Amino acid sequence: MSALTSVSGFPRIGQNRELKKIIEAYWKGNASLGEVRATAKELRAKHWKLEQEAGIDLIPSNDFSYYDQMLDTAILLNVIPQRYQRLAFENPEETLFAMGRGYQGDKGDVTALPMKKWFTTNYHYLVPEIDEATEIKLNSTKPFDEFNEAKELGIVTKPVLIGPYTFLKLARNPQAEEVEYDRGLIDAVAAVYAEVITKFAGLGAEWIQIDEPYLVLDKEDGDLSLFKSLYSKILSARKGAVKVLLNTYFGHIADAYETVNLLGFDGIGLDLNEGREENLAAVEQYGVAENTTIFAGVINGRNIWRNNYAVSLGLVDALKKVTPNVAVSTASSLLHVPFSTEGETGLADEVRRHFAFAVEKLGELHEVAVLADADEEAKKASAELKANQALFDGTRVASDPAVAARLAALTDDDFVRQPARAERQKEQREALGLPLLPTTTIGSFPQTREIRAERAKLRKGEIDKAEYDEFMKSQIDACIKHQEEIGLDVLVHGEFERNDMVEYFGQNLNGFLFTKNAWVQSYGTRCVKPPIVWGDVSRANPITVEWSAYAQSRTDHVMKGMLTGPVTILNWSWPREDITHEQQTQQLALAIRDEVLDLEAAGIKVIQIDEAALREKLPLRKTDWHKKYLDWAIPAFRLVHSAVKPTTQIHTHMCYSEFNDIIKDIDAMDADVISFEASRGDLVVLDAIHDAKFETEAGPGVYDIHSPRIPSEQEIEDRIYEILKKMDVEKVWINPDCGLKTRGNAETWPSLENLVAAAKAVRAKIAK
Ligand SMILES: Nc1nc2c(c(=O)[nH]1)N[C@@H](CNc1ccc(C(=O)N[C@@H](CCC(=O)N[C@@H](CCC(=O)N[C@@H](CCC(=O)O)C(=O)O)C(=O)O)C(=O)O)cc1)CN2
Ligand code: MET
Ligand SMILES: [Zn+2]
Repeated sequence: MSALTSVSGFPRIGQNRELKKIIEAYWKGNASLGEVRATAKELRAKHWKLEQEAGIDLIPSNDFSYYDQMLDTAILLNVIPQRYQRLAFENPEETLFAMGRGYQGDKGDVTALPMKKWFTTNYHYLVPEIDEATEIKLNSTKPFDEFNEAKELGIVTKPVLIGPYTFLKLARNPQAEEVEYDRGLIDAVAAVYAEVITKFAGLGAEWIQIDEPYLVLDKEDGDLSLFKSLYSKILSARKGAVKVLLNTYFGHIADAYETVNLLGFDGIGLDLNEGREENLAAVEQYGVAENTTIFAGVINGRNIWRNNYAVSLGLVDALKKVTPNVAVSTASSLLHVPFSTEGETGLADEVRRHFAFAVEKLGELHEVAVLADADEEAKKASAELKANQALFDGTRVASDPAVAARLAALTDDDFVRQPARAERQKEQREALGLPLLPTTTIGSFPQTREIRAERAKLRKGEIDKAEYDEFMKSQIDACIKHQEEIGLDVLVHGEFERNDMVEYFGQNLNGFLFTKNAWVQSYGTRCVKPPIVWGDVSRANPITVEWSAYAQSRTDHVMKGMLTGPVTILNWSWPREDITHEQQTQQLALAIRDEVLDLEAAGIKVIQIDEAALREKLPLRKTDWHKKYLDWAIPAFRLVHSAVKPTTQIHTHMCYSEFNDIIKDIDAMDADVISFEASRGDLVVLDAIHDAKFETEAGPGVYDIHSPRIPSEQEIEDRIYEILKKMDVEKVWINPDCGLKTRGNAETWPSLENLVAAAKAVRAKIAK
């Protein structure tokens, strides 16, 4: 006997990123759509079988996606804006990719749907657009096809859908401030889900999982009644034996639990990792309806450390005091962890045994479920439990006393830069001699196939470090020359030597470990390979100084140094679980502080410290914002730069500008300049900058780098005037909205030429 086991979702990119490779080949015209479909089918079969072999009871289907599961949901509901429908593609995949990445070709020219961060992860979803023309109806057979595909393999899966509440809350109406959740819309959406459930009942599904992660956010007026109206309709359509699991993750649903419980779902999935105490308390307070099973999300889907069985079993036991109906589940989809530790031969065995990636987590899930139903005697005899206990009983790493001593010696003054910003800004303007509306870029220039191939050659030992460095220097030379030619003011070296802005820094810091193949999907086919924080962190050696000094030696312009900030390094790594995020971030802050001071000493006058991921990990609930995050994250950033001279200009960059609510905290980072994404509808952030009397100089991105489209000079000029309506011209910088590494040279240089021309045109008009 063992408790019922359920997996919320499985990675789909493939053990060796097969899906990425075939789709990118298809985009380049090097593979057919048939080949894409065949690879996708093989991957699905492989993943289902792995889950079956691991003894998982409820194996997900429809967790597969070519690009993004929100996009799939939009297509399922026929939420396809007119501009894509008009392209009238022959194949549904072509419409899907046009929505995901835009389309420029013989059928037309359309921008992509906007992309946003999926809650607090580094995964991005596409934002569905609902407008007056939207006609909600069941529009795709994808979930049914995949269910049948698995059934043919002898596996009755549990179809997974993003729920209607989360879908509606995350959708946008481009013509209005907000989507209006009127009766018609609610009824239409609920009707599609009801139809889907009925169809699945007919196909022989036993469980359907509906994901509602938006339930873990603070509630606004009307949220719970919206949820109730949707689900009372959907659940009344439940027929025959089919059961509905309402699944939540990334936090707790204490403020919705009573409502959810009263609705009579067959299963309720709770995250007992991120929402542990509150979720448990809610279950204890309100009980569990008689026919409802609680799916205890105990296997962490957000980190790669082994599960602590004793802790998980304790959580299951606590639930069993309230209800006998407890299933064991992953705390979220496993999409956010890499595939398998198999093949990570670069990690010593005694290191590797501390990690569980997706495949290993299946095994853990099964073992926890078996133990959850075992009596005390059987538990005592369990070799698995003993081995697991031993893993957590031992001391994993010795702490570094030097790091501890440095941290202990810090005083309040170390977190405050002198003199005050307004004074510094004046001095910097004189020292740097920049024009009004200075132009710059965010740091990286296109990572061409040639550059990556060179790095691959170094990895494989086909070239040596000296040859590699020469190659990178020639790339830097060419990039500087080009920037000078088109007339940018503050130059960058291009970041060619970096595989990734976080992995690269990890590779040069003590305390980090690296994998060969632990890729995780970030958006579309783009993946990241986060480094692992294994021990105490310190700087092994100067990291960027030689590159930046070299670049500065090649030009009379100001060369901007480029660093990744401590909060972002931690957020895009696999953090330790034995010390707090705050402690790890402080260690990182000291390491990057050393680098800042070395850059300054090497003659670098402008230093950018990217905090691209600072906003991403802002807790989902407002009450947690300061005490659980900002109160240490913002000071950690200040610690990095507080010791530089007044004339050294500190920049920072954030990819997303959804920081209206924390605008004061952003200002409190005390950077001199910030650049951020402000394409499309986020002019609202400019209002916040205006209203908050934001002190930091700012470069709201004047064009979107996520698209290959080349913005015209006029377009950028218009954009600058929009910005000038809200900001003091003395404080405005002109830049794209993020780094250019994912773009090609073909679109990058004309776009930047237009950017410089637009800035010059506006300067000339202002001077008159
Ligand atoms: N960590 C992180 N998170 C982020 C971002 C970011 O830049 N970094 N940006 C935002 C958007 N997200 C992004 C995520 C990934 C990529 C990206 O470009 N990923 C690349 C991989 C980058 C990389 O690590 N490249 C390595 C290795 C690449 C690789 O696969 N090499 C091949 C061989 C390549 C060849 O021979 O041509 C191999 O090893 O098989 C390198 O350059 O060295 C990809 O998926 O294609 C961009 C943005 C938000 N989150
Ligand atoms: C994802 S933020 C990117 C910042 C980095 N400096 C770059 O330009 O690529
Ligand atoms: Zn960015």
